[in-house]
Amino acid sequence: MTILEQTLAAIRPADPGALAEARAHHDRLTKPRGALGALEEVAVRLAGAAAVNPPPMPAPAALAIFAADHGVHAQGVSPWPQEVTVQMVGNFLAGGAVANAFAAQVGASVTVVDVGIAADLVPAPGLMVGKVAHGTADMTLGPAMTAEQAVAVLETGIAVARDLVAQGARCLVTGDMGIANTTASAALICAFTGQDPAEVTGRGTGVDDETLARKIEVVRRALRVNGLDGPGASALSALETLAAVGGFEHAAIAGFVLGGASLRVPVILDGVIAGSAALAAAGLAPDVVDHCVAGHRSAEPGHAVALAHLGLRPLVELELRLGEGTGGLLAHPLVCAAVRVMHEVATFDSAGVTEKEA
Ligand SMILES: Cc1cc2ncn([C@H]3O[C@H](COP(=O)(O)O)[C@@H](O)[C@H]3O)c2cc1C
Ligand SMILES: O=C(O)c1cccnc1
Repeated sequence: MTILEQTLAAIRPADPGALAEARAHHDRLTKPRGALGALEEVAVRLAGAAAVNPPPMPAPAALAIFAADHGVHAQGVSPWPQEVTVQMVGNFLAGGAVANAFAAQVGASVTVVDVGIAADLVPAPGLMVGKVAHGTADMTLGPAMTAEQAVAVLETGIAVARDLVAQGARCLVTGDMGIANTTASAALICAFTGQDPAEVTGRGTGVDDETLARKIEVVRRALRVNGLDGPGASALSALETLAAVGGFEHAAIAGFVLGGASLRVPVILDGVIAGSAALAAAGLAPDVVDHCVAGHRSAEPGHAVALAHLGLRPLVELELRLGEGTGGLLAHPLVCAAVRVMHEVATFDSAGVTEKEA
């Protein structure tokens, strides 16, 4: 079996016994039932994913930022030059990006992985290289990558998840960097959910009306050229869809999520890039979703579409539209708090608190 096949085979759905135990446990804690709102569901979800109640504390967290470039950048879909991808990788390695500040705030490690930046990087501490090409091909002209490239990068994502867990991480957070990657994200979301590009495509880094209109047409064209816009679309496998309109960072994030899930380590998803990559991961192994927490909901309209399709409820809604893992990192303390409750809060019995009358 390949590493990808092994990983897919190892992913289990949420354990029904642990889910039931966690729900019953929550109802015995010294608070009115349901008083912790959506946080109760997070704790129950992590118990199901870990197959034990209470679930292990999801700390420390490790952020992996997967970086790559996009052939579709040539279609004028981002106001930023492609060099910003490699320049921001330098910034991550120097500790100067927002993701570094948020990682420091929550005690997360930061790993940067080049899975297909256009430029070549000099080796540096904290940088892993899993480059399969100097950027994807332009998806408006044909598939963005080959199936072989998609598998190689999925396996890089799996390997990074395995390494970080072997080093002690108990929660994985997805991160991305790749100028033009909100265009590939929109195309993936349309392909996996059947939604129209006009409903899904957003302003990314903040494009003007004219560029947004062009971006929508570019997504439409990419779907048409790759046979993903008609009734035949669903005949394409998740791997083919990912290869046709995804980016290398999407493939890597999909692998990272699958890798975490296969080890029963929870994965906090960041924004629209992570959401679209998670659709691909779920296409490969539907049970992977049971191991994911949606960190936040980004301002990019396609993100809500992706989360609804995955059945995930975002924890934080701050109109962030940055990526890098920033929204996922902000959610980490909430996920920890949800689990800590299961470890530390007394029950009505143990604390001698009278329960409400029936
Ligand atoms: C300085 C800078 C830092 C970033 N950090 C994340 N992104 C985010 O913006 C890009 C996607 O937006 P679009 O599709 O509009 O190009 C990605 O690189 C994403 O990670 C950044 C973008 C910029 C410019
Ligand atoms: O949702 C995101 O992660 C996002 C949105 C806009 C630009 N970059 C990333």
